[in-house]
Amino acid sequence: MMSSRDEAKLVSQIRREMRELVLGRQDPEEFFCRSVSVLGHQGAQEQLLDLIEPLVFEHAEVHTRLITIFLDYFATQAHSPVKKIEEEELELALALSLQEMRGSEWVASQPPSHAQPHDGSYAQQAAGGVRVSQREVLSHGNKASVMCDTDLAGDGRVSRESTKQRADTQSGSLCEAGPCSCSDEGVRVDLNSNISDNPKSSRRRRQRKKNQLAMTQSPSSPRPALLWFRRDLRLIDNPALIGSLEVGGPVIPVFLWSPDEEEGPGVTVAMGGASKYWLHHALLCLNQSLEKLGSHLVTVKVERSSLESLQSLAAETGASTVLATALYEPWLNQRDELVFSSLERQGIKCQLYHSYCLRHPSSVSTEGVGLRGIGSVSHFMSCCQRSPDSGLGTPLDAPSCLPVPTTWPQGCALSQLGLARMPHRKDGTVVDWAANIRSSWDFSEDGAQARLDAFFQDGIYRYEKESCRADAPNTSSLSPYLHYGQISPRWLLWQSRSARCRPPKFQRKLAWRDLAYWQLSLFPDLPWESLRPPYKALRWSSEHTHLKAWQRGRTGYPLVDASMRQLWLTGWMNNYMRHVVASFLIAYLHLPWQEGYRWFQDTLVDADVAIDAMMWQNGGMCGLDHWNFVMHPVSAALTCDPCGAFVRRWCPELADLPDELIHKPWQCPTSLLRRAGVVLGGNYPERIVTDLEERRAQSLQDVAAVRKRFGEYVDRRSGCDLVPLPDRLVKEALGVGMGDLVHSGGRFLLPVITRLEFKHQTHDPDSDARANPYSAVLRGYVSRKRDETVAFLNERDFTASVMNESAQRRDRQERDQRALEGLPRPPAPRGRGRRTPSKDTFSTVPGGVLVPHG
Ligand SMILES: Cc1cc2nc3c(=O)[nH]c(=O)nc-3n(C[C@H](O)[C@H](O)[C@H](O)COP(=O)(O)OP(=O)(O)OC[C@H]3O[C@@H](n4cnc5c(N)ncnc54)[C@H](O)[C@@H]3O)c2cc1C
Repeated sequence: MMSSRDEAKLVSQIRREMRELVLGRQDPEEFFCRSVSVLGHQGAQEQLLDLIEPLVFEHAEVHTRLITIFLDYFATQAHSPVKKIEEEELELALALSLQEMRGSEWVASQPPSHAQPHDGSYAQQAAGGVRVSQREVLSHGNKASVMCDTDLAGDGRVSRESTKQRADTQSGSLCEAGPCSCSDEGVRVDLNSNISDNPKSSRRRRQRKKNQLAMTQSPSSPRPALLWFRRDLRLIDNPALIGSLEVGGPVIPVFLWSPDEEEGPGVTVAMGGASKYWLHHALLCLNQSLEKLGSHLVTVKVERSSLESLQSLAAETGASTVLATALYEPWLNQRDELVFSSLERQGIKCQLYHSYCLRHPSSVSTEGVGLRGIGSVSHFMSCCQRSPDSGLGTPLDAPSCLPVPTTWPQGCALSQLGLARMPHRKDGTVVDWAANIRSSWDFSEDGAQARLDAFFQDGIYRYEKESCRADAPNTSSLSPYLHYGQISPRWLLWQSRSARCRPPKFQRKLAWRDLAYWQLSLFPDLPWESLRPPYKALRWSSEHTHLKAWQRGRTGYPLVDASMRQLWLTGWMNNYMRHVVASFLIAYLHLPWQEGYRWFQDTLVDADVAIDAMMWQNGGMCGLDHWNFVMHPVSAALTCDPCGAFVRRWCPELADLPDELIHKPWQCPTSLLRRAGVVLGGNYPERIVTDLEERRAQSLQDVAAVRKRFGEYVDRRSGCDLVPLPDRLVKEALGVGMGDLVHSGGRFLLPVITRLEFKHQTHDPDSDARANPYSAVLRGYVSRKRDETVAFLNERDFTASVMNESAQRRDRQERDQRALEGLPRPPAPRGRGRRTPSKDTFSTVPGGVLVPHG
């Protein structure tokens, strides 16, 4: 019997040989022969696979070659490990067949998987979590899946033991402490630890060896597929993921980080700090989910281009297919076209799936609907209804496992992508700016589902009427998950359709999301260039201190400050509050909308170029559908934070002010301020601007001035702004090829929705802006359901608006009475009190009228 010392000597001799092999001074056959002669026949059978294991990561090809030689050589030997493994597999297959027969009752008793029609395909069954028959798996010629798809527990789930073993097996050192022990380094594979001779890991190594043998690719076995994750970081309802299973070979999930490509050609700030931080954690969570399927995520920092990275990944792994979910930012679209066409030319099959939006932006056409009201969500929904259905389909379940490759590409540590960077202070300590973001969110796919469940149990019942509330979680807060594809819009739509309460407003929000991507596909400059040409020349303030105060939540207006602080600390803000702070920046501080857009992109965890740009353009008065309202920073509080709870949370220095004054501390008597511990200009800022009315009037006049100066962009008939139309819309509108006209320099301008007060001001430039009967300043939604406090506040502070309301009610009653009696309508009221004229000469937007423009 050989002493352990002698054994160690032999092993180190093999390692020396291995070095020669790696340096290319020996070929695999030679190395194998030497190994057999050094270790002996039996020794080589027992130990060689373990010894060559470190090659698997850095020298994958050599490793594969050695395994093939090993198999060829030993497969013919009686009692060989290969034979043993085959026997074990056979046993397993029999056991499964038995279990399947017994379990057929179980399968039948399960509710039918809503995910897929049963067409017998492996991938779909795996996706549906339905037990996969041994025959089907074997018929795909992929032994790996035998190991993978074993539902040992017989309850539709993969047993914990087998999952753990698989995770351990495929993740190298990463999972020495178990599959879910991922740290930030989680997605990296550590080569060195595989060389460890720790006897405790021998069981794991044996398992690994078994799997490797089972998965070794014979020349006829399918080659791996690269599953390129981008913004579809989920397992549930992920068509690309299911598509990768249908390829039939091993699947290698990869994520490529290429900030330059994300950024595109203009100032998009596509990935700000908070959003990148979210991405970091979303990737971490995705990796953990993949580990539970026995796989893991390979992260790659792109050096030159995604194309090159994919090419080298394909070369390294032998992958013959690349699959991904389509992205719709025009620059990413172009990048993908280039990547996929180049890969296809090299013989790599590429499959692109649609699941990021409900509607593919290019599938939505204005044909049959026209251009009237373009930019509004109702116009968009009409287009969607008319356009040929892109086939939403049913959501797909998550697969229960993923076939893994023999060798994994190296990739890099997630932390090396630099997505969650924290600056250091001079003393070396870390500035953990994301601590609050971390404690506010669960970044995982499960976290998204938990939010959705919570919303369906509670907030959804108040969504239709109270989604504006800042002090209550009445909305879903799913935006960051939707952005990174941790929940699919289709899944969300299906779930909301089957919920007990189904507010149409919520489903419409998903149409808003699609609308944003449609607009961005039509106007790629959306994130930086005003769509309405005259507004590019608007006079904006360059008051940097105002911008800083707005960003930091120190404007002196509690509602604005609370919202901006919530944004900074948690990376999120309710939709209504986004309107409030955007109105404040634009209408009262006169700062350019691009500043707001960029700050949002940097601080929102759901920062989304398409949505953010569309909303800021609309708020900045230059989008296709500019807001017909301006939020007043104090009045808006009546609707969204009537008792001041929201302000108290984010501006704790104001917490002791009474409800009726918390939104306007400057009106507090000094004694009250003192009692509440508030020092204006001390622990809470003075207002940075006080003359809100004048500033609004000035903003209106500035708009009138540019509309006058660039009169060619104002439709004389309707007073609407005119927007140059992109070629695609011109073609759709006229229904013919317009190539000649467009190329000869002719342009087409379309009248778009225009705020009534702008039309009035342009119509009557000398009038007092404050007397404009179409004043867009919103004094809170006073007709909404209000509690006692709001009613009380309204009476005290908004007597005028309440009086106006009563007058309107009286008018309505009188009108109804006259209608009943068959009398003509009463004359429309005149003067300042009239906020919503019954008939206005400006409100018609001539539809589909194209104005040729030389
Ligand atoms: C100035 C401004 C900037 C904005 N920037 C972004 C942004 O960068 N990213 C972003 O996701 N949303 C943005 N929005 C839209 C909206 O405020 C957020 O989507 C919403 O607040 C997210 O909260 P929620 O998930 O609870 O929404 P819910 O009300 O529960 O809506 C469900 C989903 O519908 C979509 N949605 C809701 N409102 C809109 C909308 N107006 N336009 C397009 N999609 C919508 C979102 O994906 C949202 O998650 C912005 C709004 C404004 C006014």
